[in-house]
Amino acid sequence: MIIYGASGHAKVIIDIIKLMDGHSIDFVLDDDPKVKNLLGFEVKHQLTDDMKDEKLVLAIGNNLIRHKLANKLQQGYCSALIHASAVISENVNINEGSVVMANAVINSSTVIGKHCIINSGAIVEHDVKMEDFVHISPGSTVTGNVNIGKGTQIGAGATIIPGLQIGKWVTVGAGAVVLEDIPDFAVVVGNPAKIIKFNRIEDE
Ligand SMILES: CC(=O)SCCNC(=O)CCNC(=O)[C@H](O)C(C)(C)COP(=O)(O)OP(=O)(O)OC[C@H]1O[C@@H](n2cnc3c(N)ncnc32)[C@H](O)[C@@H]1OP(=O)(O)O
Repeated sequence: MIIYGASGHAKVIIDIIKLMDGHSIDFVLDDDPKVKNLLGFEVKHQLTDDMKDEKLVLAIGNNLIRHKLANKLQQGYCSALIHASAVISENVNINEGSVVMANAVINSSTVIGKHCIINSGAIVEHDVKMEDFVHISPGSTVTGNVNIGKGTQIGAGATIIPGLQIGKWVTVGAGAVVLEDIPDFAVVVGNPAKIIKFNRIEDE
């Protein structure tokens, strides 16, 4: 497997893979030629033809950059990477390229899109539908029957109450408490969460 991105997020993904049976890391790939090594793994700087059959994980925390890379690269992606301590219902569907960090909980009948991040200690309750490139940050809680659009980030420690519709490319600030539906591109903060501005996403 190739880890794309020599970031802090990549370090956490390496730790997950080390605990998974039947998975091994070939090398890390990064644009920065100055970076040669990450946690003992060689860092290469280009994808070449002989690597085209290797599965890849996009180890980049920024949702928009992860999205742009996934559109650009002609590579196969690995199935979901899940930390050994995560608690996940057997009725959950987690799509390719997504990662689930330590102590996350994902409950029954939830669907997680492609290239999503369910970060450390996050709780995603039952019947949540999450589109691609979403990031649920550490310690946040998405309660039951919430829908979350593509590219949205739920900030660290935020809470979304049940049944809400959270649009695409939304940013929910750290610690926010979301009590009503959020439109596409909105940035919301506080308790109760209020819109402070809108994200500008040109080529989504
Ligand atoms: C493993 C990992 O590390 S995963 C990383 C997880 N990351 C996060 O959880 C980060 C979430 N990001 C935030 O909370 C950010 O503060 C954002 C995205 C909401 C806003 O960031 P910016 O666009 O840079 O806004 P900025 O810092 O200029 O703040 C704008 C206003 O909102 C306020 N504000 C910003 N964030 C918050 C927040 N989380 N809660 C309450 N108020 C906030 C600021 O105080 C400021 O108020 P003012 O205009 O009265 O001075």
